[in-house]
Amino acid sequence: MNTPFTRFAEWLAAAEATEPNDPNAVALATATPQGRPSVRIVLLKGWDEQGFVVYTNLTGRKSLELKANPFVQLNFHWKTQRRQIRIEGPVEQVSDHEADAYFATRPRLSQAGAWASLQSRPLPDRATFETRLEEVLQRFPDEIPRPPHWSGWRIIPESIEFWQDRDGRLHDRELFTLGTDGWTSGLLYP
Ligand SMILES: Cc1cc2nc3c(=O)[nH]c(=O)nc-3n(C[C@H](O)[C@H](O)[C@H](O)COP(=O)(O)O)c2cc1C
Ligand code: PXP
Repeated sequence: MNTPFTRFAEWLAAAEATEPNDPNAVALATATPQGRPSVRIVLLKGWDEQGFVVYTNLTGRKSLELKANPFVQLNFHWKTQRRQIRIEGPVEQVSDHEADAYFATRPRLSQAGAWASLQSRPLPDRATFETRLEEVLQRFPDEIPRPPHWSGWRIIPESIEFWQDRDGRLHDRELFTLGTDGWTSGLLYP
């Protein structure tokens, strides 16, 4: 069957072998219901044919936009590979069980940060954040549970485009689209 997932696995593995940092870094574009876009880098923490999972605060800007307009585009760009992948589709929140399992793997400081950070909101000064962090560390001397405001979003792919640099800007582009009969693909002009 012609699906984009084998290619995605190959390209991510190639990037893991050559990128100096964060080969799983991906730009996540969201938009308000009025169509005003915003984009930021996040880390891909899991993927399969059901979707691509990223974790974040559920009360920050990106999550508020996703709650109002649950559609995104992801964009991986691997400079060492001269490749780009764009993934488009709706999102859903991951289950509490899945989020708990991922949160439990994070270092203690990152776990505490998830409680202490009011992501995307104004911070008067760094000391305020550090005081909040200290309070969290004292409140949870042992295990730190996942905050209710921190979880994952699963991007459910409806289209995936693979872009490979070629001489003279005569690049290769292949767009996979999910239809009622499964995935089909075609080329795009560069
Ligand atoms: C390499 C890199 C990886 C990042 N990964 C994440 C991530 O996985 N989750 C996250 O919430 N923020 C991550 N950030 C921070 C985001 O880019 C962003 O600043 C933050 O999520 C707030 O975005 P928002 O205000 O649009 O919600 C990362 C930043 C960089 C540069
Ligand atoms: N949340 C924030 C604020 C981040 O900056 C990052 C990665 O930079 C992440 C979550 C996801 O990565 P990790 O779970 O490895 O901290």
